Amino acid sequence: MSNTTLELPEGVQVTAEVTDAHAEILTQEALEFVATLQREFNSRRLELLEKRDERDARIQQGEQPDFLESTREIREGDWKVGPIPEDLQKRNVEITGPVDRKMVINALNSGADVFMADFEDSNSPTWDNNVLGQRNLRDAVRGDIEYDHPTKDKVYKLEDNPATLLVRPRGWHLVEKHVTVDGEPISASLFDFGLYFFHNAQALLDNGTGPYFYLPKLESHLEARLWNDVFCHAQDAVGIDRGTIKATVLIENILAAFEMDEILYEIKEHAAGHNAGRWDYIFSVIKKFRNDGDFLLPDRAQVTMGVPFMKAYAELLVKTCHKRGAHAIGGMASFIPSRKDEEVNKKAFRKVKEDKEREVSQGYDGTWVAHPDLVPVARAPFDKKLEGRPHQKDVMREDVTASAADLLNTDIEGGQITEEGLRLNINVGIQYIASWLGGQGAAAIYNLMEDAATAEISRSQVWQWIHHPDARLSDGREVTAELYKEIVPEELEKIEELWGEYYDPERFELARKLFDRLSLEDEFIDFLTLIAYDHLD
Ligand SMILES: CC(=O)SCCNC(=O)CCNC(=O)[C@H](O)C(C)(C)COP(=O)(O)OP(=O)(O)OC[C@H]1O[C@@H](n2cnc3c(N)ncnc32)[C@H](O)[C@@H]1OP(=O)(O)O
Ligand SMILES: O=CC(=O)O
Ligand SMILES: [Mg+2]
Repeated sequence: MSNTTLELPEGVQVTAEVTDAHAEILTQEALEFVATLQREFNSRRLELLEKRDERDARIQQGEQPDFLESTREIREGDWKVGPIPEDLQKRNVEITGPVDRKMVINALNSGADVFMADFEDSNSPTWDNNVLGQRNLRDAVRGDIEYDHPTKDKVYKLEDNPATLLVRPRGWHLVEKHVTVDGEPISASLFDFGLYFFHNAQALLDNGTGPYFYLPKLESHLEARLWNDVFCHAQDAVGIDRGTIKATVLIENILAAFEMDEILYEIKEHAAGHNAGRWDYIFSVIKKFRNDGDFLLPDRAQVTMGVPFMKAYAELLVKTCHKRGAHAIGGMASFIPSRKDEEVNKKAFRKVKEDKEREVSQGYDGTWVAHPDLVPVARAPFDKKLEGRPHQKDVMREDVTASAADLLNTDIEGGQITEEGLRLNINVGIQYIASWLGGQGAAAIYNLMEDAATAEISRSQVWQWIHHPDARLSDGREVTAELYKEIVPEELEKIEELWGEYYDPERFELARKLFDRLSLEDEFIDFLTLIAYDHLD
């Protein structure tokens, strides 16, 4: 370990290796800034996490979520979010991806309106990925980013008119274990947000844009309030106006769906919109109601945006945002094109087109894509409907009357748990965890984009089906731990064949062990990334 190049502020320790490249980001001033955020806000973060646990315990006792009585005035009040900057008006197509240097350049050059640079679902939070990712963003903000491909004889550079940059820090539940403040690991959210903001806020403003963020995995408006206080503190500290930061909140937890108005209200002057984070949303429904037989979901592939609870949530999000003058941004269709297989490509384009057409017709102002080749596919339906307008915030969706019962209606016509679905969850879950342990947080597996959110669905379904006595396969068999243990070696054999020379037995053995814990332990593990992080450098 070499920390020789770092000047550490009082009370701050860095426990990972620090190279000159890391040190460019981990300056004394930057570490001082994030340490101050930690000292100011970490105890509230911990209290909010405790509140999540208390709420979870009540839900396991049978409490059903509902719209809050205490915030009725906010829901019924007539208020709007603050002004939205010019470069966030048109966000019809947003590409997302991890903060890898080549991908950052490709995403900014992709022709999308926005690039969401991701420290969350698609990033494996290794020390290098996090700190060098910050360096990549710092260089990108300054238009001074290049990547010299080691084998392709190609130097990647930024082109004219890059996408507007938004950054997604990690969620409130995570820590960055390599940096401690007064002996405690620093909040990963505050670390990612703080470093990006500290290094780039002024440079972004000088370029005519701003410090823009996506906020993941919020469960309540109180968690949004904490972000708002962090924003106010950060802006005051560097002397820029409050309201300069703009944040889009991912509504990707069933509990947050009951507080969409309240969340916008809490960050009112900083709010740019909400995004329908469908994958974590499905995961949250399985997790929160894991012991309730009414919420036994069928195979993952059958939980589409058309099923009652997903449709209700997607439409309520548009209605809520537009009423408040905020943008409604759609989610990720998981089909990934292939430049090598025309059939795969055609299917991906068709599926993504259908998904984006549905979103446009529901009133969304923009959407996400996972791959540069999908940018024109997603753009076409927006161009067609919007006819030159940047958004459709005039579509008020007053016809939408999503009630608590609608948001919780998980009846899926013809839905079944199948052996194939169980096998696929196990297979994909193990492959994804192995990729993540290898430092890759998003992967195309069987031509679908898999990231932390989709993998959470796979493993939480396996847990739910094993632990719920009513879960039956379509042929009538019970889903048991014994059946799981029979299937795992068979799926691992298939995976070994698929990966061939790239199969790393040690990594896959660890992935399997983690998947076993996630599936078999009686206590439901809150996030797979929490236990897998112990094994990451
Ligand atoms: C639930 C959620 O949170 S969704 C949001 C989080 N998830 C994501 O952001 C996933 C983003 N997507 C990806 O990471 C990738 O598309 C993957 C891993 C799924 C597939 O990537 P690959 O296997 O590299 O795809 P492929 O080989 O077709 O890539 C072709 C080119 O496009 C680039 N590319 C692919 N996806 C992206 C992206 N999202 N951003 C930038 N560039 C990309 C590749 O780097 C490659 O570049 P090159 O030709 O210059 O070498
Ligand atoms: O972050 C997005 C999601 O779908 O989860
Ligand atoms: Mg998510």
